[in-house]
Amino acid sequence: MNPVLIITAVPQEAGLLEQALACNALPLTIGAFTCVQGVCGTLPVTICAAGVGKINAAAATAALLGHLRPRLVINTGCAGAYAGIGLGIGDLAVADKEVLGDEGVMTSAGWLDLQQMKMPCFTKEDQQYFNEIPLSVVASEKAVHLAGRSGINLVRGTFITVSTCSGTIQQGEQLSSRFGGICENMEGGAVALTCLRYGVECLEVRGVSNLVEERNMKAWDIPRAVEAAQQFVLKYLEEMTRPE
Ligand SMILES: O=C(O)c1cccc(C(=O)CC[C@H]2O[C@@H](n3cnc4c(=O)[nH]cnc43)[C@H](O)[C@@H]2O)c1
Repeated sequence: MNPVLIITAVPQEAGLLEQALACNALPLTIGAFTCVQGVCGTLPVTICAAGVGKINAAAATAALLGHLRPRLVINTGCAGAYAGIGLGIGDLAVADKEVLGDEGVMTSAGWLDLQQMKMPCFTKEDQQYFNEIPLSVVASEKAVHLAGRSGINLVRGTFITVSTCSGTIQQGEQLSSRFGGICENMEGGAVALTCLRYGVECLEVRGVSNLVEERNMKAWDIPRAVEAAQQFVLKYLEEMTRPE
């Protein structure tokens, strides 16, 4: 049976998931990436903490997809929520699409995106993709229903992937209004685009570690965010093994 592949940025975002595989987990090296492989219930699962940022995320996703042929990729970790979305620290967000928030050109007349530059980042069967990368509708809808049944505050919407994180209210407002984003992160667009290239379903669920506001790391709660996200991913995996 093809595994579910879980990709995080840092090991802290994968610790609980790895514990859940603990009694049958084995290390596995694929290319330059170290993973943990095991079974969750009856479901084969491979977990990889690939490193921070979209370069690590894309490299790991490509290497692992080529080798494992997973049935589903789950990208999880933490995220910064934009103000006024209804997301607080410890809440969850699931992506219906990812936006490559930095890919474009800054001109004296303002910022232009890849479409305005006539520069798709990927073309498949005559369909051109610019800054917006779709994720699995079926998987994100399942996540919404599961959260609803479990009394978990989860918001579905557009995620923005950045290389320069927003450390001011002004930058956060600019990005969220430009793209209609609910939260930002540093890897999701890369994982989603690589999955799209390989034709593999992709789900992205993140816990909110911080609100995007004037930079104040004291207000962050990364442990709470990554615990919430991993507990939810475990529930999701359990749900996948249930007969329809
Ligand atoms: O030092 C800072 O100001 C700073 C700003 C944003 C993120 C960090 C991190 O240490 C976490 C990076 C890590 O977590 C994801 N993440 C969490 N919150 C955000 C955010 O507000 N903007 C972008 N990414 C965020 C991200 O996916 C990374 O994996 C430090």
